[in-house]
Amino acid sequence: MTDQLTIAVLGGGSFGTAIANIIAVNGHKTYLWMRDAERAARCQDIRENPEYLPGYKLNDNLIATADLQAAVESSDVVFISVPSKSFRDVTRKVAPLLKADSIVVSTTKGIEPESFTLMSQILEQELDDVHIGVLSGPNFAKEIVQQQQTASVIASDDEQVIECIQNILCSDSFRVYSNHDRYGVELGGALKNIYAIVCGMAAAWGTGHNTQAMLLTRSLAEMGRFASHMGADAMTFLGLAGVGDLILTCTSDLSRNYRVGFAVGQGKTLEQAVEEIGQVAEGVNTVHIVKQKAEELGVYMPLVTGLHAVLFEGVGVEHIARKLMMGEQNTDVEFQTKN
Ligand SMILES: NC(=O)c1ccc[n+]([C@@H]2O[C@H](COP(=O)([O-])OP(=O)(O)OC[C@H]3O[C@@H](n4cnc5c(N)ncnc54)[C@H](O)[C@@H]3O)[C@@H](O)[C@H]2O)c1
Ligand SMILES: O=P(O)(O)OC[C@H](O)CO
Repeated sequence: MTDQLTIAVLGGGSFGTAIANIIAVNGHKTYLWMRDAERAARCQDIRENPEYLPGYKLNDNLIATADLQAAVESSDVVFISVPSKSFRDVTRKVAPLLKADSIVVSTTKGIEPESFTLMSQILEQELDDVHIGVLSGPNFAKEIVQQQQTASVIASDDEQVIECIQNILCSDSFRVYSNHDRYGVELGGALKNIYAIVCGMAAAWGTGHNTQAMLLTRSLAEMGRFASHMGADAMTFLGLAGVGDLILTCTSDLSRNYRVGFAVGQGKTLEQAVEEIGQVAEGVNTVHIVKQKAEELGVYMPLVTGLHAVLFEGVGVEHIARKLMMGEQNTDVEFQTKN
């Protein structure tokens, strides 16, 4: 085992709690920071996060706190695990508290709308003297705390980050692979949320296996095409943070994005669907942001366009399904490299 380090995980939702607990189980002093002091005190007291992961005991090395300074100032590694909407705000709060040379890792799977900024790019913009990484992969928080065998990816161009994060997270139930394509890994995590909504919607519609296989495969083609245009490595999309996470979230109702799609497919409004979930479903905003970017770049993304039309333009699913099957002229080539 590696030397004992002090780690802070910022964001006391499902994933922050699951990641903090893995590190605590591995023997490191781990702060789990949440903004609500009452909730933090309760988690610390009952050794459980009842709101997000009820029934799972928190390891004794985990300290739930609402004191951001105490959590961050002595930490060697800081994970940020809040929804993308709050990411820049939390990063700014943390900036003056970080130890020089510390490692900061994003686990957030979203995109900031202004100028299409990924979370690790926000870290680059807002922080000095830190080493940056991204953790992403097919990782349901609930299955992590159940110690189901799980794999994830640490992406960084900094070997020190890769080695440290593998050391503090790896166990016999959690394996961490490395990848130097930070942009691709991060983009994969954000894009798959869109297709999870599509697949949830299709499932509510009662689609068969043929349709599901078609949707999954065309989702992968579409996200890979977009990512290549954005400069990501196409190979990344064949890995855990690409097709791995796509399969996970497009086939399971443990995914909040899938559940949003399922609820809308059953006839609920988007607002009702999001409210019912009560946790973040990043794909709802990401579809907006990606549609805009794809139009700007001239990348053909029929599933993104179709989902946007259903969610935000009042177009019926039947109409979109028919349109997708008929295709547009010259779009039935399986591998389109140009657009
Ligand atoms: N849940 C998973 O299985 C999972 C797995 C991998 C990655 N992720 C990603 O991790 C991110 C967080 O997901 P989650 O599942 O933990 O979400 P969640 O909705 O369960 O929890 C988010 C937490 O962030 C807190 N928060 C929101 N705004 C904040 C702010 N301004 N300051 C402090 N805290 C704030 C909320 O109070 C909540 O505790 C998302 O981008 C998600 O896509 C989730
Ligand atoms: O519940 P979702 O849809 O946000 O998915 C959670 C994770 O991203 C799965 O890897």
